Amino acid sequence: MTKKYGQNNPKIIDYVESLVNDNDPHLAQAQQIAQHRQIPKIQVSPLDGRHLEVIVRSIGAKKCVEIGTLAGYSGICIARALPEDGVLYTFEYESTHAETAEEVFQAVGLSEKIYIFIGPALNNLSQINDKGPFDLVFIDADKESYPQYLQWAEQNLRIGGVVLADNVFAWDHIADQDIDNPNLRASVDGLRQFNSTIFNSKRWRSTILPTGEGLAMAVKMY
Ligand SMILES: C[S@@+](CC[C@H](N)C(=O)[O-])C[C@H]1O[C@@H](n2cnc3c(N)ncnc32)[C@H](O)[C@@H]1O
Repeated sequence: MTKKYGQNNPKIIDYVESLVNDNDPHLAQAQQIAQHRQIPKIQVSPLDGRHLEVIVRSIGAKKCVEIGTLAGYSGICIARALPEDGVLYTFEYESTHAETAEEVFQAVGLSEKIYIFIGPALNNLSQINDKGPFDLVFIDADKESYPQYLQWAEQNLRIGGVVLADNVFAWDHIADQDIDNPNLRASVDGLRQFNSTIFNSKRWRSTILPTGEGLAMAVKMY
């Protein structure tokens, strides 16, 4: 699936991609491994990967959490931004995805700072409660659980810590009134609840970076 950008001019998209993709052997290697293992191409776009990396670097994050590993593309973007003693805990439902991510992290030399948990994230997140508080949580898994992932983040982030969440525009359906497909409806409901909480709760100060997918960014205030 081709990821879109908030910017719709194809010439500008090509231009930005050429800037961002230039000279990135690790991300290229990750994609080769994922393709070989027939993993669906639903990773973040190269530009969103760069957003993750720059945000992690800019807040000086040392302990990060990712929900939705897939084959490790976004995990590389986060983990490469961590200091030597930094850690990424990443959660993935599908064992084939997690095994591929393991191979990818080994191949690019990041496996020592990344811990993968396999199974439904809601069952596994409590395993790392005692490793917190965390600096950043990136949410990119099942959309109907975004409100519960946010609750976990609220309890386990440090003050000033950041939640990032991808796809908060619900593939352009976030503002639709009538949604017949029940799966899509559940995803949109989850995303609306998530968006509403980060904008209406005093515990969060939030924005949505208007990428094609919508990348929410919320800072924990207290
Ligand atoms: C969009 S992909 C993640 C892409 C990844 N963040 C990247 O950019 O490289 C979503 C992933 O979430 C996983 N997932 C779905 N439901 C999950 C759950 N309940 N717990 C953990 N992972 C889940 C899927 O198997 C899939 O690999």
